[in-house]
Amino acid sequence: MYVVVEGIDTAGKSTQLELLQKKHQNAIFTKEPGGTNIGIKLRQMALNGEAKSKIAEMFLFLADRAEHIEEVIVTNKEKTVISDRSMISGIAYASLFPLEKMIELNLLATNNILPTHVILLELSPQELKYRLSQKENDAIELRGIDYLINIQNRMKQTITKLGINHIFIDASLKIEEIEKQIEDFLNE
Ligand SMILES: Nc1ncnc2c1ncn2[C@@H]1O[C@H](COP(=O)(O)OP(=O)(O)OP(=O)(O)O)[C@@H](O)[C@H]1O
Ligand SMILES: Cc1cn([C@H]2C[C@H](O)[C@@H](COP(=O)(O)O)O2)c(=O)[nH]c1=O
Repeated sequence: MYVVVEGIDTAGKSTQLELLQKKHQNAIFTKEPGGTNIGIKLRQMALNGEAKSKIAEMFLFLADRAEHIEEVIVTNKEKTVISDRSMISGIAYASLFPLEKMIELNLLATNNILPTHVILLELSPQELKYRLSQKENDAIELRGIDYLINIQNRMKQTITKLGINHIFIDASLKIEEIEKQIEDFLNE
């Protein structure tokens, strides 16, 4: 089982992953970007805003993903792997590029491996605005509400287009209610 928890910045992924970690102690927990040794370096390069070229930035995320699939997902294919983000983020955040092109490039990076379960935590613009106001914003978060809501829409489009088994959960529900919906989905 290859489970991914998805959502735009502040959707509540880390909160739910912490709860999942307590309940699924035999699972492998991982993340993108930065789930491998090379990935840690690529994450830093991708997120520090140093790249002038958006194409270069997008390829850093793709390199991270290719290594992550090979080192973590393929190696543990008999186990339950639960990942903070995946190719869904990769396709959605690269919003300067057409969706179809990003799907093609990401399938190349993952060797056509798709998650078996996608959990998308979905934020309303109002809740996103509130959550961003409660923290110091990084370079991506500073792109603003409209940018991030567009990314969320691309995430939903991507999941539907790829026909992946998924659940969309209202991220403003109580933490315990989201936790229950996730558990029910994984036990289906
Ligand atoms: N269901 C919820 N209701 C209200 N607040 C929540 C809920 N889940 C998480 N939060 C709060 O929202 C903020 C962001 O949560 P969290 O760090 O889990 O999100 P994230 O998706 O991992 O964010 P990022 O991608 O930016 O790291 C935190 O302050 C957290 O306490
Ligand atoms: C996988 C991936 C991520 N991003 C963005 C999304 C976030 O703003 C950061 C990652 O930070 P987090 O602490 O892990 O949430 O990077 C992206 O732009 N492209 C991607 O492929």
